[in-house]
Amino acid sequence: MSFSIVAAALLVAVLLWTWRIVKWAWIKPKMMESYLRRQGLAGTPYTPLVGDMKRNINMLMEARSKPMNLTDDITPRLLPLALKMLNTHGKTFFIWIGPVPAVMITNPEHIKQVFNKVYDFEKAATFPLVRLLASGVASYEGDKWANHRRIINPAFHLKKIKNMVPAFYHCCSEVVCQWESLVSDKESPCEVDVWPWLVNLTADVISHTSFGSSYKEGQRIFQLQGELAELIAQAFKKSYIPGLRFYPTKSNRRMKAIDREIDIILRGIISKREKAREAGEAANDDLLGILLESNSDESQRNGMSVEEVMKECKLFYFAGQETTSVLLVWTMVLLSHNQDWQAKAREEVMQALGGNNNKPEIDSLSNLKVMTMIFNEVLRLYPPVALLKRAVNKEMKLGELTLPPGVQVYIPTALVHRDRELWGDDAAEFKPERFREGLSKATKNQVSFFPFGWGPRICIGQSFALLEAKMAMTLILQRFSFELSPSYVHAPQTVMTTRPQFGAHLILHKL
Ligand code: HEM
Repeated sequence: MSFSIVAAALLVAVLLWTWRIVKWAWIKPKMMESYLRRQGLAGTPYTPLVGDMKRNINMLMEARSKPMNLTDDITPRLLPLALKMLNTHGKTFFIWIGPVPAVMITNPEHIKQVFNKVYDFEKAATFPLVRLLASGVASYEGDKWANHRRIINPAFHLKKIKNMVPAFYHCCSEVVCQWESLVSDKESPCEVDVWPWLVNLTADVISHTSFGSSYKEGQRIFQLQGELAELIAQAFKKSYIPGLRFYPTKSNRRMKAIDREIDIILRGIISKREKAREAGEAANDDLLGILLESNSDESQRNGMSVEEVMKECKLFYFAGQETTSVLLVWTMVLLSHNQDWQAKAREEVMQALGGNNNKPEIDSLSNLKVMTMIFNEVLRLYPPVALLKRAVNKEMKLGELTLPPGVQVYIPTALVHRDRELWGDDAAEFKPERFREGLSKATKNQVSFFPFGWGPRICIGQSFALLEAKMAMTLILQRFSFELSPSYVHAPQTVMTTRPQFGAHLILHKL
């Protein structure tokens, strides 16, 4: 009697699980597919469980195996499947991320709606392991997001960032001085792969500006996060194997160990700060200090816990380091290829600073108009974040379309930034002059340029990144001219950000 009850219960449990899996992997995707197709939307046919993931990865691998010229379109190397679908089916279509349909939108009006309605179009779940690197305010929703954003905002106010300019100068001039020692004299130019230098420069800036005098511990965090990012990128290539991240593989165990070590370091830095604060010492003017100060102004209920502060610190590295180094590296590559713009940028720097060794101050950096135009054009052609994602959790209208819950919305920044209908026939060309009269003129007031996102969730560190990049480029242009080395291989690829696959080998000439 009791045996048959257990057997029956087991059978029910097995049937229930089977039903759930069939519903998740087949019935729901097929229902969403027919819902989207009934509205006239084109998309790839659904392949159970894997969707287009394997196909997309194969296309990426194939694109990466071919060399390219500097003037070629980079989007086949960044978003090959999306580009193919765009060319075949027009501006709106869908592809499959496993069993989830991703509706790709490129119409500026639709993009604006999605960016603006932050409570309706929520952040899409990323590859789960990425949470180890980036959670915090970038991943929260609703009131929790609003609360964290409000507490963190003061750390990125321009008046606070101004106090970080000396740290920017210190880290940037260290790199430039080391380059000077490599290029021994004016007659002997030197080939340098600037990419690893720029990666270290931006990591150094985040370490100094986040943790002030504890920057050495900050540098260790950066090293560990770099290793973690590599392991996650490798795991992503096998992400079509369900549940792989739960197996105790060597790489999974290493990722856990790194995560633990980062937590120990951060907890140590924060507890030191808390003790100093309790002892009545003045608050530090670095990002962590301002964050803790702003957090202490909150009531017990609204403030962040130590764990939450730790997540925000990890996020500063993830969100702010590599993004800025890729902005710098593509700026150096494009200015090597466009010597006329390099000369214009240098002329502006020399005029603003009046001499080779003068130290850039905040006001002179803020007034660099040509450099701002160049950065905008680099961010348009080489957006550090090539694709933004949102989730639809309840039925939503988007223009003529009705999106069912369960779909995701993908905004392919890299494709929109090169759309000829929005930017003209010269969309693929490097022409900083298109930004001469500012962003709204260049975009004709459309949401067609969003390297930092757009709307309420726009990048919190935008001014920080641009000021840091201006400091770095100013010091570089003051001391060097640069060109592409014959060994330079142009190969942008997306590994979290749009980075150079084989580095950036340039020839530096001392001025
Ligand atoms: C060139 C440099 C940078 C680029 C291109 C960039 C790009 C972006 C983009 C596209 C988003 C929006 C993501 C989305 O809507 O899904 C974003 C958000 C964010 N960025 Fe940046 N970023 C840069 C530098 C920084 C820096 C230096 C920091 C901090 C130190 C930072 C911190 C953040 C944070 C915390 C968010 C989340 C904001 C929120 O969800 O409310 N970023 N960034």
